[in-house]
Amino acid sequence: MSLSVDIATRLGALDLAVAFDAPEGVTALFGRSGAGKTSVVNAVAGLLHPDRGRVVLNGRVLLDRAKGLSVPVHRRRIGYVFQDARLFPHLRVRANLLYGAKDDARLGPICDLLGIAGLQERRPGALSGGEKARVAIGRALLSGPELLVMDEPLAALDQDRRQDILPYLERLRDEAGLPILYVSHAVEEIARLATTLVLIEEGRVLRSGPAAALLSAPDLAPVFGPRMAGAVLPGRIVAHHADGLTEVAVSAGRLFLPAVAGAGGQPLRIRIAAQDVMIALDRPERVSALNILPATVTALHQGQGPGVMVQLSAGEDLLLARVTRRSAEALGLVPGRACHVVLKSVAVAPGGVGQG
Ligand SMILES: Nc1ncnc2c1ncn2[C@@H]1O[C@H](COP(=O)(O)OP(=O)(O)OP(=O)(O)O)[C@@H](O)[C@H]1O
Repeated sequence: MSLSVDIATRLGALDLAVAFDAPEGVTALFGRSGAGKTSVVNAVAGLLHPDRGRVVLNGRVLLDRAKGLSVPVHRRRIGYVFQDARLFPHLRVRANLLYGAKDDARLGPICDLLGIAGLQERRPGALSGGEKARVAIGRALLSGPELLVMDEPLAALDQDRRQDILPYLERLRDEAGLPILYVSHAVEEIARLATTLVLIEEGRVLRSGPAAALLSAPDLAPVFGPRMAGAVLPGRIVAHHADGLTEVAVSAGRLFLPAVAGAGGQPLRIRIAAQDVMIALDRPERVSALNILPATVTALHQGQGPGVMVQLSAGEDLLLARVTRRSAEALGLVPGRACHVVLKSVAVAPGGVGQG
């Protein structure tokens, strides 16, 4: 299951030329407003006809401009979820879901996956924004797609509703078994969801690859913003402690985090913001921070201001730390330097811990 995209087109002042591969999982197109993300997914879905290019989904050629081939939108087998849910207001949820459905038998399982089974008799006017978004996703899934395209599906929701819906998107990623192309300019969202990242800047691919590698690349921190930059660490729940902390195994040791829902063994993705990570040469004693992991400096990137982004390997994973150049010089931080990373438990926000 994979998608291969190589397209070029002129859009007003923007010269769009983008090529990337999207394997199974969530491939997030990340970039600022106007970078060309929506135009790329529209070209994949057949809503925009690029001047040049080729789009291949699971070996099926959807577009080949050189050969004059363009499969019409409704034959591409792509489910599209727009920013605004675009439900039919006069139809009940059930009828919205079954509109264009290939297989009614999947209604039950898809409603269960998205937690919308109890909403079927309502009309869209009686749904919250988050419920509308989940119904729109359900409708797209029921059309029997080979690829799901989601263009900022949470953009219309407030912060709390976004947090409510992210677990459903994680389940979709882990259980639906189809590639998802996900447009977003929210770092928190891509850190939770993306398995592959395509960074788009002014119509070009700045970098693409596995999300964990790109999120922990020190030279890419300016793209995410120095305050938003941070690595994502895979872990597994070990135990819940009576004082409200959850113990999580990561490749470099154990972390203690504010209570995380899930049974023992549950896999997690833990976002650790670079600005919350301290570096110590010696293992600190009598310090309030509960999380201290042995690490080695692997790379540094000097920013415009007084800050330095330091990439560290901890066990089999990579972390990012944002420190001042003054501290980096005082500690003699260079690639190969052994050290410890220090992380306060409470620095890890509940929304920064995802499932899967
Ligand atoms: N049909 C068109 N004709 C001319 N210019 C266009 C057309 N479609 C898009 N553009 C321009 O191309 C640029 C990229 O737009 P696009 O919507 O793809 O960006 P985006 O990265 O998705 O941004 P956003 O996050 O704001 O949705 C914008 O400057 C837009 O105005």
